[in-house]
Amino acid sequence: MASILPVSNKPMGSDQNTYVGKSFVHVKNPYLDAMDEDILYHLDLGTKTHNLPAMFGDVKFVCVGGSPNRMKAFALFMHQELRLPGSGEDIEDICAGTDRYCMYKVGPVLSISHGMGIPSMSIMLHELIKLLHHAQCCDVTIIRMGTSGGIGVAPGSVVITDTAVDSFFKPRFEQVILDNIVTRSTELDKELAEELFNCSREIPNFPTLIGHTMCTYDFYEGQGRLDGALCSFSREKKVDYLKRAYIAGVRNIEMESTVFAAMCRLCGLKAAVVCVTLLDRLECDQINLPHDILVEYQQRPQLLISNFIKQRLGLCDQMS
Ligand SMILES: O=P(O)(O)O[C@H]1O[C@H](CO)[C@@H](O)[C@H]1O
Ligand SMILES: O=c1cc[nH]c(=O)[nH]1
Repeated sequence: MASILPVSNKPMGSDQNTYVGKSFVHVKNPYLDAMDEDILYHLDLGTKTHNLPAMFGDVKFVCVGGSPNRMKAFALFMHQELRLPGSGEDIEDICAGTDRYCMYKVGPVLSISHGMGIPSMSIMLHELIKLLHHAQCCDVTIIRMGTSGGIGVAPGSVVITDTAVDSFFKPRFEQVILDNIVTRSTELDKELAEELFNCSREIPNFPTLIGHTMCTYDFYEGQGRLDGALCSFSREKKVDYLKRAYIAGVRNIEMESTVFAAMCRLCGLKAAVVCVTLLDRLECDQINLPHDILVEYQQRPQLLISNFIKQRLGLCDQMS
């Protein structure tokens, strides 16, 4: 049954989304209950065509990231790290019927791609959150693992987001609903961020920090780049903007964290954002890392999140 709850900006309190100590995923849409069938169109799944509780009921960790290849690589890595039977090479894309997103399940871990930008993330999250709800999943932790541009931090650093902010350095996500702007909070789970940070300290040579992450609507003009097809501001204006972002606590820039934080918060999901920085935007705009370094940097959030999951599952001691 979908819960009928008033739309509000408040996170789900423990009294609202727990049942005998379990924290369920909430949808906040009174119309869902009346629907005979729910088709999750972009995931190629549905409540009548698939037994969602049987397929996904045991999911405890959901990891999301922009690129389909990265999310497949993460699923294969988790298969190996959790020492599941078989090589994992035959792992199937659950969303193979659509080329919008990919999804892999490895034990209690779901690995899903979300594409680039807020609209793509938002569509995936609407359907994922309904999926977790229909599957009656409980106590789910969701983590975005991404790449980003750093501000005043060395390339290769891993930034764990405490708060996602918009281009005005404000902790908010503005969703246009009909012809209204609805402002939602983008605060993330502080305890989860701390837990991830503590985990990172156990990995040798692993530069990690906690800071604000700025989420923009564009990679070029929206992030103050001088190398897009359009540029209407000076180098000085760019540097001044990025320095003001740094002073406001921003340590990296990407393109999905505000909607991710806002939607997860409203639906009672504990969420974190972990992004590696590919460059220092105070130094340059172009990403010119050699391919092997780029691959290694992208593996850093995966390593941290894998260690975190193993620790949560009580598997660290047996496996190290
Ligand atoms: O590496 P991912 O997860 O795609 O994230 C970042 O990279 C993309 C831009 O290159 C944007 O989606 C941004 O948020
Ligand atoms: O500069 C960057 C790098 C990766 N992703 C972004 O959104 N910006």
